[in-house]
Parts: sequence; C-alpha cells; structure tokens
Amino acid sequence: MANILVVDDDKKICDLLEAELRRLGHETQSAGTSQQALDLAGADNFDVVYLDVQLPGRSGLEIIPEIRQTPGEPEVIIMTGYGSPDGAELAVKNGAWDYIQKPAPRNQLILALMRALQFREQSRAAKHPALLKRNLIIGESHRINQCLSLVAQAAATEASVLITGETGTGKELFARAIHENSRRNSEPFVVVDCAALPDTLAESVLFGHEKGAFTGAEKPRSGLIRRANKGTLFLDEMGELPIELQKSFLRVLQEHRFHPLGSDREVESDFRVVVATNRNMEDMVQKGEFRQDLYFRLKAFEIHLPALRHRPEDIKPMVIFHTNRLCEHYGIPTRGFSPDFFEALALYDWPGNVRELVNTLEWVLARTVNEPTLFARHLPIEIRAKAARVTVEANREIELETEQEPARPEDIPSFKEYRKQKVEAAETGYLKLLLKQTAGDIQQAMAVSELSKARLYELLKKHGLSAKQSQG
Ligand SMILES: Nc1ncnc2c1ncn2[C@@H]1O[C@H](COP(=O)(O)OP(=O)(O)OP(=O)(O)O)[C@@H](O)[C@H]1O
Repeated sequence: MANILVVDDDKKICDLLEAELRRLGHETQSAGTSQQALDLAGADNFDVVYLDVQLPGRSGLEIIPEIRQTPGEPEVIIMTGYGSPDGAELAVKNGAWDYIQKPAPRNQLILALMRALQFREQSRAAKHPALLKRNLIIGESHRINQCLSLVAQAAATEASVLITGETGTGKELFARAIHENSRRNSEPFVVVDCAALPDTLAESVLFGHEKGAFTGAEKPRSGLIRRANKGTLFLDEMGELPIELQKSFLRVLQEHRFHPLGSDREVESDFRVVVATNRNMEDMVQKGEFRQDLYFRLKAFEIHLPALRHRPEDIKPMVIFHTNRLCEHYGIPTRGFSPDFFEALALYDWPGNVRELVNTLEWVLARTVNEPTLFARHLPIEIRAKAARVTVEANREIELETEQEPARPEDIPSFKEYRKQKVEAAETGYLKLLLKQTAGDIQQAMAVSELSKARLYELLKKHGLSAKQSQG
C-alpha cells in the first residue's frame, strides 16, 4: 500500500480525503501550507502528493519541482478550486501527474491515484526486468519477451490483471508468474475454474458457508476467496462466472469483505485478483452476459498472449524443454531431433497452441520408446499432412511469381496445354514431397493424400517416381 501526503489549507478536505485513502489501506499525512508540505516530504518517502494550488506562502504549482525532488520522488496530483487551462498546462510542465478541479467526485480522485501508482510501479519494474522469475515460461521471441515485461510490471503492482489469449497459450502459467514475482509470492495462489463451478454450489465454493446454511452443508467451509487471503486469486475462464455471482464478486473486489452463506459474521480477505479468458469479453458485455463494471474493474492491467503460430521461433526451445521434462518424468532416455522434425512442426498452425504441442510430444514419445532421434515421420499424420500442404502451396506461389512472361502472343501456349503443364508440375511436386515426408511409406502416403493405392501407383509411374527411391 502507498504512502500519501495530502496538502490543502482547508482542513476538512484533508480529513475527508485522508479518511477515504486510509479506508483503501494507504498511509497518509497532511499539511496546510507549502512549507509544511516540503518539510514533511523531505523527511519521509511519499509515493503520491495531492497538492492544492492556493496555499499560504508559495503556491502549489510553484513547489511541484521541489516536491518531486524529495526522497520518495512522489507523483503529484494537483487539486484546484480555480481550474484554468494555463494552470493545468503549467502544472504538467512543472512535473505534475494529473490536474483535478475541486470539488472532484471521489472516483476521479481515486482513479488519478490508482493510475499514478500503477505508472510508478511500472517504471520501477521496467528498470529491473532481468530479475523476473520466469516460472517455466519458455520462449525468446520478441512477442513473448514483451509479455514477460508486462508480467514484471504487473507483478510490481496490486492492480487486477486480465490475461487474454487463445486456448493453450499459457494463461495460467503467466498468472502464476505474476504471483511468483509479486510481494505475495510466499502466500497462496488459489485457482478458481469458473467453467467448472457447479451452478448450485458456486456461491458457497467462492464465499464459503456456515454449518447448516443449506441442505447438505454439514460442516462450515471457508471458501476460495478467504483461502486466497494475502495471496492471489486466479479466476480462470472468467467469462463463465455466473451472472448472478458477478454482482457479489464485484462488491468483494471493492471491499475485500463478505458474508459466507448463512453467516452474519463478516469475513475479510486481502487478495489480489488475476483473471484469464479466451472469450471475447467486449462481446459478452455488449450482449449483457457479463457486467461492464466488473469487466472494467478486472482489466486494470491487460496482457494478451500471442498464439503459437505467430511466434514459430519459440517452437524449438519449447520442444527441447518439454521433451526433456517428459522423458525425465517417464524415466525414459531423452531424444535427439532431426531438422525435419522442427521443420514440420513450424509448418503446422497449432490451433490448440502450446498445450497441443505438449500433447503431440507425449504422443510421439509414447510411440518411439527405443528410438534415439525423432524425425518428422514420427509426428501424427495430420501434422505432416498440413506441413505437406503448406509446402506445396508455398512452392506453387514461388513458381507463379518466377514464371517468365511470354515475349510475343504466339509464345503463349493454348489454355489446354498450359493447364496440362501446370497440373503435371504440381503433381510431381506434390508426389515428391509426399514421398519425402512419409519416407516412402505407401500406407501413410495413401492416408495423407487420400488417394487409392492404385491411383497413387499410377501417378508415381506417370511421373517416373518410386516409393523405394525416397527411402534411401
Ligand atoms: N511459454 C510457455 N513455455 C512453456 N510451457 C508453456 C508455455 N505456454 C504454455 N505452456 C504449457 O502449455 C500448457 C497449457 O498452458 P496453460 O494451461 O497455462 O494454458 P491456458 O492458456 O491457461 O489454456 P486454457 O485457455 O485452455 O485454460 C501447459 O502444459 C503449460 O505448461
């Protein structure tokens, strides 16, 4: 929580603002003159200073640079009863974070503070990204490094974090990394899978219940929110949080206090929330399926994880890491890789992302127990088929691009002849690739190409190819 100085010559304003800030868990002090403000700021480490403009002695605007140079290097939020465009401009030029006109609604005052604190923590974290514990996150692509830098920034704040991305992109892994790198890392990381919350028991699973609160409640239960006290509460698949629960959850998020089912006793829980979803939340909000106020509250900080197909350079390190991990887990010798293994993996589009890649490796390892090196041929047929298709398509594009334009009209072949040449070239290219990827295994070649045995042999003969040649 932050250390905040409120500077105003109106004691009532200081008292009200201080009370509100304390309620949010911050520490506060107040000053009535600019000199008092400078003395207090010089003797303590403040994160933020709310500063009035009209003060006895020097004006608030004048002392901003000196306040900014005190030991805490605090952010300054200017509050003024006499809003003027010139004053606002001068405040910002002098180094103020924000400029608020009094009387300001509570939300505006608090929002400015939250933003200032978040900015402050981010810049602190950005100075030390190398210290991040990666928590088994593999990948060195630019996109993944950008996400890791956001993890470092988020971990340094207390803001709610929304992690988005397709299924299997690592949302839970990143949520854990935020927790591991936060000041809460020695406290619990509690996962709530919103998609698996049983309709009738959802409320009790989250908030807990007293004995006898409902039929079957034979013992009291503390609930996951309470269990996350001092730690991090991770709501996975948050789009599935039942709409009836969203309102009560928003209240808990704001107040960190709630009543377990069937209890008069109020329970407190100081948790930090991280949520994940692969659904389009804006769409859900539009359709009224998710509360807008809760959505805004949850996405104070957002991290979008890229799909694996958009960072193919991460595939190789990920394969090596997970293969070694799985071999160790199953107590089997680790493997080497032929380059064509990685080539085929990079050509596939991985709709299930890293989870699908890990499952594929498990599948391959289970079928190659005694083989020291993994080849493309060991991969499931859909992956090789996809790789073959992508390669042929790419070759065809290259052919079209490099084709010489005929110089004279009489050099243009007839349409029939042109089509025959192209079809033959495509057939040869396809068959060569098919034989290479299946290493001449006719059964696999038939399955990948969906050609009958007779038709496949007929085509091979036509193009002067044989399955045996490709095995050598
Ligand atoms: N960058 C990564 N490095 C190493 N392993 C990863 C990475 N990203 C994901 N994984 C692995 O992929 C699998 C799926 O990850 P995770 O469960 O975190 O995905 P998710 O996005 O939460 O999926 P879902 O949306 O389906 O819940 C896990 O085995 C995880 O360890």
